[in-house]
Amino acid sequence: MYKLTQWIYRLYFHPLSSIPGPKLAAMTSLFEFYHDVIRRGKYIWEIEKMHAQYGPIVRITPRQVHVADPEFYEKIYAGANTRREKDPEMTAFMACPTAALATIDHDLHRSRRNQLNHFFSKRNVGVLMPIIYEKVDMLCEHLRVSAEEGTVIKLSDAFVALTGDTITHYCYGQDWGCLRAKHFTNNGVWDAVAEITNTCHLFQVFPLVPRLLMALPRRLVGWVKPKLITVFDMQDRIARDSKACLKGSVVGGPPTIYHSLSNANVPAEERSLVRLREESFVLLLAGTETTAGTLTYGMYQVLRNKEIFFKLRKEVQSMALTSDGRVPWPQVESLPYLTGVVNESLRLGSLVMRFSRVAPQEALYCNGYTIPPGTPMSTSSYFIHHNPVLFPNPKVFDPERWITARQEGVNLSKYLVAFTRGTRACVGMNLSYAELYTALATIVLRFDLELYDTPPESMAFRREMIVQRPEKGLWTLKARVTGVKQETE
Ligand code: HEM
Repeated sequence: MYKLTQWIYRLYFHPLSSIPGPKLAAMTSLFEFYHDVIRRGKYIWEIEKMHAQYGPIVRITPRQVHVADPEFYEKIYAGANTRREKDPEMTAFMACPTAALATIDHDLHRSRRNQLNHFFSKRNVGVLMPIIYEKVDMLCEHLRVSAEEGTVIKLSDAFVALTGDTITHYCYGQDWGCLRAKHFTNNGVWDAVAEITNTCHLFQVFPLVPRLLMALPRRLVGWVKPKLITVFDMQDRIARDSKACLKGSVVGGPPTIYHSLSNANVPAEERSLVRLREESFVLLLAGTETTAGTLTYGMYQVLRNKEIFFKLRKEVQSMALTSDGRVPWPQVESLPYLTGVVNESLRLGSLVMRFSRVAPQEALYCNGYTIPPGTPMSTSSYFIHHNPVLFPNPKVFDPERWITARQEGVNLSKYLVAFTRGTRACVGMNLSYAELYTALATIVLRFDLELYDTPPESMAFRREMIVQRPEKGLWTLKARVTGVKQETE
């Protein structure tokens, strides 16, 4: 009886009842549960069908709306002077409530975000650029050895090792050794990140599960979910370093994220072990599979289309290298074709989760409908990046479209929303761009590669697990290194 009353209320009397969408989605969140949890990451395709049937705004659960209107995007993901909060139901699964990413309240987020901004500013990326160069060189060494030994290299793993080692070195003062391992097998970072993205939909529905798992004895967790042990080990390690930093001991050589989070300007109540541990852990997760996935996708496209590969190499060759043979940063970011490749990689190969925002006091108006204050609203980047009006032939990886747009005075970058927009947009954007530009440019400059045993299905987008996933497993990119270029060539 209670359920029936609830369904009737949700369908006919709820503040969202006028917003179009399937009745089942309005009545119960089991609809989303079925497609995202049972069918594993398939709700995005149902949402796509809803937009085709009902228009740019749809009610996707009893309490959430999804909008596929590029012009409305910046109203949801609004800038500095507009209050935007997170939806507690979408952030609880991370079990890191004190991290900026999971902070609900607008003002508290602002204060936490301020503690991160400097560390990830373009200027600081410049200061820490030697770390990125060093990691890219280590990756290149794997490619050189692979050429010498005639072996196949799994680039998808190599890129996780690259971004994992970069973010750990950048944030914690020392890397975690993924690139030093022969097959990147020391990749606990990767296991942990993949485990978290794999369980994101389940934990979104049952946010208590990750907390309970954390409270259980390790042996029991190892029995239920062995890969979570890696996550916990990683958290322990971060906790140890956080503790040391709070006590004033030096962690590693260069300034670390712990220093940023515990310096005297940070409000005293925020200088806690819990906060340091949670923020640092989120940074590790947010900084690994994200950029690695985009690199994997971009490199896949560059290798499957030789014309793109050679155009890119020619352009990179046209620039003067640094005295130690590296691509100069930030100058490399001004190469137009490389920028096209990076932008297309972000457009088609990055996060597709519905990152929701809540306007706590403001009603929004979209396509004749009112979105009441307090409603979780979202737009998955997929719906902007595949909009055929903005990006004709949206599925085609076409770096030239960015050059043409620029020549025609069209600001296409406005619609590149891989990092979202506004106050909650990605704080690691500058670091990510530096990694993407440097790695792609260096690899095409130094090596001839060809795809190996990488059918399109292994790099397809079939499931949304925060990132894009193929039907089975993870994106897998393999290649053979067929030539190593000499510096003088
Ligand atoms: C291609 C690479 C990346 C993509 C596509 C990406 C995308 C995103 C997106 C969409 C958000 C908004 C999430 C939300 O609204 O809930 C975000 C937030 C965030 N990202 Fe990234 N990211 C990338 C790389 C990185 C890197 C390298 C770092 C490392 C520092 C990072 C750290 C963060 C953090 C800490 C937040 C939370 C910011 C806040 O809430 O204020 N990301 N990212």
